[in-house]
Amino acid sequence: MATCSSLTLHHRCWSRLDLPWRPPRLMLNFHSVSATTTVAASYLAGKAPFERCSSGCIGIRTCSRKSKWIISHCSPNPFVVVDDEKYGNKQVVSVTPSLYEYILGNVREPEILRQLREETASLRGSQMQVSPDQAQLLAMLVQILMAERCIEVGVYTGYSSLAVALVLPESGRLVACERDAKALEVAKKYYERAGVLHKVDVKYGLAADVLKSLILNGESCSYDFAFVDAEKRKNQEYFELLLQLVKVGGLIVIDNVLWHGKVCDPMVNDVKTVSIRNFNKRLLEDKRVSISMVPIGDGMTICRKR
Ligand SMILES: C[S@@+](CC[C@H](N)C(=O)[O-])C[C@H]1O[C@@H](n2cnc3c(N)ncnc32)[C@H](O)[C@@H]1O
Repeated sequence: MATCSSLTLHHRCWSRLDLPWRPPRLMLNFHSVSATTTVAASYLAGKAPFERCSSGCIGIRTCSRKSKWIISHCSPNPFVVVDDEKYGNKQVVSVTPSLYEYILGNVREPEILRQLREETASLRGSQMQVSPDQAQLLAMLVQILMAERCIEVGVYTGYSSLAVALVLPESGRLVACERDAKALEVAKKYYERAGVLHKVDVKYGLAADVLKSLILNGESCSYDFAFVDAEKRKNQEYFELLLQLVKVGGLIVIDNVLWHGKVCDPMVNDVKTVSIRNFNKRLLEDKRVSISMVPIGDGMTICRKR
C-alpha cells in the first residue's frame, strides 16, 4: 500500500478507471495545461489499494475480477491493459508528455502553418486550434479522398483550414465558417500569405445559418469533406446539415469527441460533456455513416457517409 504524501495521475487515466471507489470531486485539482489531477494521499491512504511496481509505476490493484485496468504512469513505456476477457489483454499506448513530444517530432508541419501556430499562441483561445498531428491527419484525409469541395465549421485563426486549403487542388474550394471577425482576419492574412486565398470562401456568421444557406442554394450532396470544430452543443445540428451537404463516400470529421477524457467519467455531467457524450452515443447507433473514433488530439471521429 502506498504511503507517500501525494499521488499524481493523468486525469485521462483517472477517468478510465473502472473502480468501485472514487475520490470526492472536491479533492481533484485540475491543471488546465497538463490535465493532471493531483489527489491528496491523506484521503487515498486508507481507501485505495495503490501499489508501486519495481519500476516505480503507480498501479491500482482492485478486488473485482472485472476491473483489471492497470495504470502505468512513470514507466518509459506507459500503457493501459484493457480487461482481458473482453479485449484479449490488449496493451494500449497511453500518450505521456514525452511520447506526445515524440509524435509531434514526427509531424511534417509546413512552415506557414508553424508561423500561424506561433502567432496564434499569443492570442486568447490559442488552445482551441487543432494540434499539428491532427492537422496532418485532416490534410491526409483530404488527399486520400482527392477532395475538391470542403467545409470547415469553426475556423478560429485558420490553422486546420489552412492545412486543408494547402492540399486542395487549384480548382478546389473550402467554405470556411466562423463567427469571430477578429480571428478571421488572422486566418485571411495567412490564406493570402500561403497563396491559397482563392481556394477559401470565407463565411462570416453563424455556421448553422451558412450550412442551411448552402442547402437552399442547391449544394446538397456536392461536398467531399467537412470538419466540425465549433460550438460543441451544436454538433448534432451541424452533423445533420453536413450529412445533407456531403456526397455518399464523403467524410465528416468531428473534433473534441473525447473532451479531455471527461466523456467517460460518470462524475462529470456539465452541459457540454453530456452533449458530447450523447452525440457520440447517437453516432455509434447512426447507420447512415461508418465511423472511427481516433484518439488524436482531443479525439476526432471520422464519419463516412454511406
Ligand atoms: C475550436 S475553435 C476552431 C479551431 C480551428 N479549427 C483551428 O484548428 O484553429 C472554435 C471556433 O468556432 C467558432 N464558433 C463557435 N460557434 C460558432 C458558430 N455558431 N458559428 C460559427 N463559428 C462558431 C469560435 O468563434 C471559434 O473560433
